[in-house]
Amino acid sequence: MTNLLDIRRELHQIPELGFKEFKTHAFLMQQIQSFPQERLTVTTWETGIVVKVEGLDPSKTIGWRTDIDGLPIEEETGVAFASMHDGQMHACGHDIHMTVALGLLQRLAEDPIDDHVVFLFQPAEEGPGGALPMREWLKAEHPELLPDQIFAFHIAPEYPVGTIATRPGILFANTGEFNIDLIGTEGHAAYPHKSRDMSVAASTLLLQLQTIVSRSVNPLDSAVVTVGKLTSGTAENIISGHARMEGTIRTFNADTMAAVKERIEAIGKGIELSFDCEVRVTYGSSYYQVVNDLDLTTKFIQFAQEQSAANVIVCDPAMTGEDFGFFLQEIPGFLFWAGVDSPYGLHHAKMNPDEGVIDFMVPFVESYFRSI
Ligand SMILES: CC(=O)N[C@@H](CCC[C@H](N)C(=O)O)C(=O)O
Repeated sequence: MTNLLDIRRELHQIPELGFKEFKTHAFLMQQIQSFPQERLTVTTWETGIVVKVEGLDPSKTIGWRTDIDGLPIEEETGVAFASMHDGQMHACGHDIHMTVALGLLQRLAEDPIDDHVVFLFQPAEEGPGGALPMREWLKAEHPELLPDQIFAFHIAPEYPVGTIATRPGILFANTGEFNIDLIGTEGHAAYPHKSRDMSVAASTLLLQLQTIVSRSVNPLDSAVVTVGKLTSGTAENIISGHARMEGTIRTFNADTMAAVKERIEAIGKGIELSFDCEVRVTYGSSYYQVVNDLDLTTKFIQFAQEQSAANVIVCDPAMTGEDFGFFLQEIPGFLFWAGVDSPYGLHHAKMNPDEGVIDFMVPFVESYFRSI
C-alpha cells in the first residue's frame, strides 16, 4: 500500500457526492487488493465496500465504519493536493476517516486479532444516507457480515490531535432535511403590482422560520432549524416567480422533530395567505440520533484514559447528525470525536485537518481492538 499520507491526499483530490463515489470506490478497492488477501473477504454494495478480516480465534465480530462521500463545497484551503473536482470537497473529514480505516485494515490483514473485524466503507453519509440501506442490505443478503459491536470516529476541528471526545448515551441529534418551494408570478421589475414576488415572500418566510426555535420549542429542549440554501429569481429586472429553500432540522427527540415540521407547514400556510402564492413543503432524508452504548462507551473512555498519547474529554452532545445512528439503533457500539486542530470548522471551504491524526488514530484503534 502507498503510505497513509499520500493515500489521504489522493482521496482528498477526488471527493464525490453520495452514491456517486465511483473513483473513490475504485481507489479503495485498489488499496484493499494490495493487502495480504488470505484472511479477507471483500463484498461490494452500491459504491460501498465491506471487508471482513477473519479472526484467529473469534468469539465475536467487531465492526469499524467509515463514510466515503464528500460535500458540494468549492475548496479554498490552498493546499497543493486540493480537490480536482469543481464544487466538491472533503470538508467533513471523510478522506481522513477512510485513510484511518485503510491503515487499520492493513494492520489487521497482516497481523489479525482473535475476533473477526468487518470494515464498512459506507457511501452517502452527507445525504441521502447510506447507513440505513446498507444495514438493511447486510441483514437481508449478508447476515454473516453483521457486526456484534460497531464503532466509528469523526474528526473534530476544535480539538488538537490526540484528543478523544465522546460520551455514553446520546451524542448526535436526529436530523431531517426539508425543502420549501414558493410559487408566485414572474413579471417585469417595473410592474410589481402585476406579479407575486417570491423573493419578498421567501425573505419573510426565512425570518418567520427563526421564530420556531425561539418561540415554539420548550427552552429546556433543544432544536435547530437551518436554511442552508436559498435561491430565487433569474435577473435583476425580473420579479421572481419561484424561490426555493433547502434546510435541515435537528432535535434530540422525535416529538420535537414532528412539532418543528408542523410549525414549518403552518408558517408556510400563513405565507400563502400573505403573499397570494403557493408554498410546498417537502422532506428529504432523516437520520436517527446517535446513541452510544452506555457500557461499551464507559469502558472505551477508561481504555482511552490509560493511553498516554490520548487526552480524553467526556463531551456534550452535538447538533450534528450522522447516519451511523442507524447502525447504533440495532448494534451496540459508539461514535467518538478525534481532534484535528483546524481553525475552520466542519463544512467550511478552508477546513484543513492536521494529518497527524492518522498516525495517532491507527495504532490507537488497533490497540483498542486488541483490548476488547
Ligand atoms: C457529521 C456531519 O456533519 N453530518 C451531517 C449529516 C447531514 C444529514 C442531512 N443531510 C441533513 O442535512 O439533515 C450534518 O450536517 O450534521
